[in-house]
Amino acid sequence: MSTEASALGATPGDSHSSGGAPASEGLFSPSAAVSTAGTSVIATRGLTKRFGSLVAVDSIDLDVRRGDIYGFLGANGSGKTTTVRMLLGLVLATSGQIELLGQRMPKATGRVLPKVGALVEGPGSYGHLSGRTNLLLLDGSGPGASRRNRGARVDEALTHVGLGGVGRRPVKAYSLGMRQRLGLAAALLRSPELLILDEPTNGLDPQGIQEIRQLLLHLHANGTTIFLSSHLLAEVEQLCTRVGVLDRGRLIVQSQLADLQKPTGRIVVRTPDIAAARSLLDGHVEHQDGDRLLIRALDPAELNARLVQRGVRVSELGLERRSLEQTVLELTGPSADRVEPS
Ligand SMILES: Nc1ncnc2c1ncn2[C@@H]1O[C@H](COP(=O)(O)OP(=O)(O)OP(=O)(O)O)[C@@H](O)[C@H]1O
Repeated sequence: MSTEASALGATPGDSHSSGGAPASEGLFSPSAAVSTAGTSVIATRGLTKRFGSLVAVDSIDLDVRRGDIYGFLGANGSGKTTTVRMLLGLVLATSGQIELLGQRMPKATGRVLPKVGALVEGPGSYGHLSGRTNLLLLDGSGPGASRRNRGARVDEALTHVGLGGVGRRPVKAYSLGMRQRLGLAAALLRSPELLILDEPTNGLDPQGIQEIRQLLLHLHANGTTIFLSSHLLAEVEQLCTRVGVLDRGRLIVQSQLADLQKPTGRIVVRTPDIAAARSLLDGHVEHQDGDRLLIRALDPAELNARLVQRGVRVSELGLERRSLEQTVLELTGPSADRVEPS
């Protein structure tokens, strides 16, 4: 990270807050500030956006590192798109700081954005022109794009997203999924170091979602850092290495996905001999659901031995892990765009 970046005071660890306080509270202090030289790709500090009295994004501290596939999760109306738009300089922050690829934004927009591919809500295009012509025009309109290999890069990007054979068909005749793919192709045009994608699988069918997932994994394997917003927990769980969760404008979790999925310390046992198991494990059974018991305060090997010695049949025994969905649902409130009758 540059000197500018150090001024932002990158936080050393991840945060996981359930009390509604900003996720970074207590972590960011001069003594806690560390240099994350060379690793920070997106860093924000106290990033806030107000629309009148509405605080759409509330003092968030994002930390996205080189090599991440970062899933930016949140219910409808939680502030994901507004954050993405601020990162890209499409809307000005009310307060706070942003760094992209180690450079302060929006000051460095001209230097940074040529290295960033972006797809934000419904990509714009000329409907009467083909996808290829749209991409040729788009590439020609930005700085840093080489004219020499423009046609080849456009064809490659179209092939990458599964539109290689679409030919001269005008964009107005594209399905929603095809438009989404075209938007992704536009984001890929300049082999970006960083891809920022807002709901990239919106409008795609399950097969299309799977194809885009494979494409993103391929790009990641070739060195692209990916930041994607989504309200689809399963999508993020399958794809991402790191997760941030936004709830009504506040970043309530930011963590490696693997840390969120760590074992809880409890053991799940399934057995057809439920009554015998219960009496044998008296005092350790925390919960029963049919033939499934949740056991605490026992070592799994010892538990298994105890059951087997007494002839209790075990059909499953394993460490309990929380799914991302469980974690997120526990920590977040209802969608911010719900309107209840008064
Ligand atoms: N230009 C604007 N003027 C006023 N309010 C806005 C504006 N843009 C967004 N908002 C409000 O800010 C809040 C956050 O919206 P945003 O679109 O960022 O959420 P989101 O998480 O992307 O939601 P979704 O998943 O539905 O797209 C919402 O309450 C929205 O109504």
